[in-house]
Formats: sequence, structure tokens, C-alpha cells
Amino acid sequence: MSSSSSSELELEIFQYIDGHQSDFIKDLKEWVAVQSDSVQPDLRKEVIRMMVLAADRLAALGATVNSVNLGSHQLPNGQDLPLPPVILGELGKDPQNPTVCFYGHVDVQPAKKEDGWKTDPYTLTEIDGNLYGRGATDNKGPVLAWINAVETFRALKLAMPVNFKFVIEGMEEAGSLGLEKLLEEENQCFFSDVDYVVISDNLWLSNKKPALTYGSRGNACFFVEVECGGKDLHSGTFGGIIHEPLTDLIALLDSLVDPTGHIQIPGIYDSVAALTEEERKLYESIEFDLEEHKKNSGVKKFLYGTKEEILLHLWRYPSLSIHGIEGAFHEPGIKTVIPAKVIGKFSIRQVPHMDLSVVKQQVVEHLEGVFSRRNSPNKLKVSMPLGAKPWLADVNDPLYKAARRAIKKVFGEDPDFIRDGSTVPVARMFQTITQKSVIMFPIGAADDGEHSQNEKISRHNYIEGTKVFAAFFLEISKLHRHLHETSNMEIKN
Ligand SMILES: C[C@H](N)C(=O)N[C@@H](Cc1c[nH]cn1)C(=O)O
Ligand SMILES: [Zn+2]
Ligand SMILES: [Zn+2]
Repeated sequence: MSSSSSSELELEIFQYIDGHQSDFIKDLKEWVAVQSDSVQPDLRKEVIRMMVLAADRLAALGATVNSVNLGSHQLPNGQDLPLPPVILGELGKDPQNPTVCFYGHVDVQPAKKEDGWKTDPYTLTEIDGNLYGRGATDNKGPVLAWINAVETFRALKLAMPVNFKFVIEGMEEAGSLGLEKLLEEENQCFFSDVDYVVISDNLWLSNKKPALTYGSRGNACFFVEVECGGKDLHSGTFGGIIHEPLTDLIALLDSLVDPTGHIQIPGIYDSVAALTEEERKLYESIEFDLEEHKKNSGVKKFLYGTKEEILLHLWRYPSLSIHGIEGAFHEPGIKTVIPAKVIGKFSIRQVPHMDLSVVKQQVVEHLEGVFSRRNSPNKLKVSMPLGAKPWLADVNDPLYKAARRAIKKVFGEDPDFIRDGSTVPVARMFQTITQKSVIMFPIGAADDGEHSQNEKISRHNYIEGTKVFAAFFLEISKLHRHLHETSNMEIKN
């Protein structure tokens, strides 16, 4: 394929994508309408319905689809809940083509209009070029952008430049339960001929400038439970004469992190990889608009004042966040009760070379120490229901070269090379189990508001993101063939 015919081809593809914007947005609207919240047990049937929709969409592309049943899992209250199936899809088996496996998830974080949404979270609504709705950017929009890009080749009756594999799950927001086992089981089968893995489940560093991601933090999630007895108590009758579980819990939670953001758990920073001079220089050279980032978050002040410190603390140092307290009264109005059992929830983002089992031991020892100094007769239980490891890739991999070229073609500029403070548990799983090259290839902008109220993806990013994926198929195909021809020539010589 000559470079001039290639650009004609790209033009034809880009025109098709521009001309089908409304169809692509209609598909996203249909997906966003499904309340596929994997966190709340009573919405699990919606996640399962979403998996059927996604499987049907892949089948309509011409893919062979296998919805793998993962069985069930047990909730902390003992209730058994079915896990949504994981979709394994396959399209094309040309031995001349590289095989690219795309991972995405179609479950979402919880969302309620009363949380402060301007529009109904499950009705995709366009305002000023932004498409608002839960899952619009995390992760239904990017999954559909990839599918739209494949669809474009099919609709234009073009030869597929790559063979496609799809892994679509419905439990990412709840920790990708069951996925690791499936990857291990399928390593010698489904994944045996995969050359590259692409994940598009994070955001650019900027609102406008595209990025490619080569690292992400892991996460260790903790439950800390304090219980005084079998029933809630009247605070007029028992307040002042008992050790209250919520008072114990608040003291425990308060002991975790100081006001400067420093984690107070002894030993937690011990194995964090040391910062090299080269790395520090890299951070200095990254373009990052602190004011824009502050505006995106809606807060007045960050814990750190410089770009370098902010990026270091987001990407390559651990952080501890407190997420909530189960069992504590949280509704409007007054309820003068002493809850009998409360469960604090917090997580610690993991960076190289932290070890999840060591972190768990450090957390347990710390909380038990603080609790014992309170001389409380209450029962304390600490558990780590979820642990995901950090991921770091080699930016010299052909995947990064192809993605960079595709971005340059569509957006007219080079991407930022970034790490990400959030976690996509499957990135590290793919790397460790399949040993294939993995890239995180975001199409969402920094102000998309993942997990927040008014999550959105802009029409621009959704449509240009579709184009960038289509351009990437051509680039990785060219690069892969070139690499193979060169290595074959080297063998012959
Ligand atoms: C980056 C991705 N879109 C995402 O939101 N991941 C979640 C996954 C997670 C981590 N711990 C529990 N779930 C996240 O980073 O919070
Ligand atoms: Zn996601
Ligand atoms: Zn998410």
C-alpha cells in the first residue's frame, strides 16, 4: 500500500465516520440507557442485559462471539450473585495480519439524578457539543468508538488490515472479578495468536491534547468493620455509657492519612521505587496545566503547588482515599441512633514495587495497633476484598509508534506520553499472563468526569476517537508487516 493511496483510503474512512455521526451517537444513547451498574447488587440483571447488547453488536459486525459464564460470587452478607459473562469475540483470521485484542468494559459506576446531575444520567443528552451520561466516557463511548471503526471498514467493504479479538467485561468497576482466571484459562487458546492488546479506559492529561498512557497505578481496597452488638441503640438511653462503633471507626480512619496527604501506615513507602534523576527531568518536560486541572476538579486548592509534585503524587507515589461508611446514617434529617455495626471503606493506590500482601499486613497491623490503644471492647475486622497491581509498559514498543502516528494523522499533533493515577486491573493481568505488548490508548479528555456527576464525552472526542482507532488499524498493520519483513530478511542473511 503506497502512502498516497493510504491517505486516500484514510480520507474515505474519515468521511464515512463524519457522515455517520448520528448513527454512532444513537448507538451510544442506547447503551447509556442501560443501568449496567456493577457495584449495586440489585442492578446486576441490567449488567447482564448490557452484556447481551454488546454481544449482539459484535455479532452484527460479523464477529464470532462467545459469552463465557463465570458463575457467581458471594457478597459480604452471604448472598450469591451471578457474575456477568465475559465476551470473547473474534473477527478475521488472515495469517498476514497482526491480531489486535481490544479490551473494554460496559459496566458503570452508580449514578442518580439526585447526586447532582444536570440531566438524567441514563439518558444521553447533548449540550454544547458534549454527550452527558453515565458510561459515556467510562467506558461505553470508547468501546463503541472501536466498534464503529471496525464497522467503517466493513461498511466500506475494505480489506481488514488486522485480525480483531475482543474482551468485553461487565465487572471492571467492581474489581474485574473472575477475569484473571479466565485470562489464565484462555492464555494458550483465545490469546495464543494475539500480537497486541489495546485498552481504551482512561483519559488524556489535558482537555484538548491527545495522550498515550504507559503506566497506571494498582489499587488495594480495604473494609474495616467495628461492631458492638447485634442491634442499633437509642443514643439517649445508651449514649455516654458505651464505646460507640462509629466513634472507634472514625478514629481508625483518621489515623490513616495526615492533612498533607502523607499516609501514616508505618512502612507503606518502604518499597516504592526510588525516583531517578532522568525521571524527574521527564516530569519537568511534561506539559500540564495545573489551573485547568483544578478547574476540572472543582476544588480550590491542591495538596501540592507545582506541576512536578502533582504528577509525581498522581502517577508514581501511593495515595490513600476514604470512600464511605456502610451502616452509618446518611439520609437527610436527624436520626438519633447509635449504629451497632459500621464498615469503613478505603483504598490505597499501588505503585511499583509495592507488594499487595505486604501492604495488607501493614494496614492490618496499623489498624489493630490504633484500635488496641483505644481499649474498646468492640469487635474489629479488617479485610482486603480487592487487590490490583500497578502496570508499566515500554514506550518503545511498536504499539506506541503506530498509535502515535494515528494520533498525528487525526489530531495533527503528537500525543503526550503519560501515566495514570487510576487503575485498570486487566492491564497488568494481560501483561503478566499473556506476555503481549499492552497499550492504554485513551480518547476521553481530562474534563470528562469519570465516576463523577455529569460524566461526558465530547462529540468531537467520540468521533475523532473513532477515526484515530481506524487510522491505528492501518498503522499497526503497516508497522507489523514491516517488522516481520525485516526480521525475515535478517534471518535469511
Ligand atoms: C480507569 C478506569 N476507568 C477506572 O475507573 N478504574 C477503577 C477500577 C477500580 C480500582 N479499584 C477498584 N476499582 C478505578 O481506578 O477506580
Ligand atoms: Zn473504566
Ligand atoms: Zn471507572
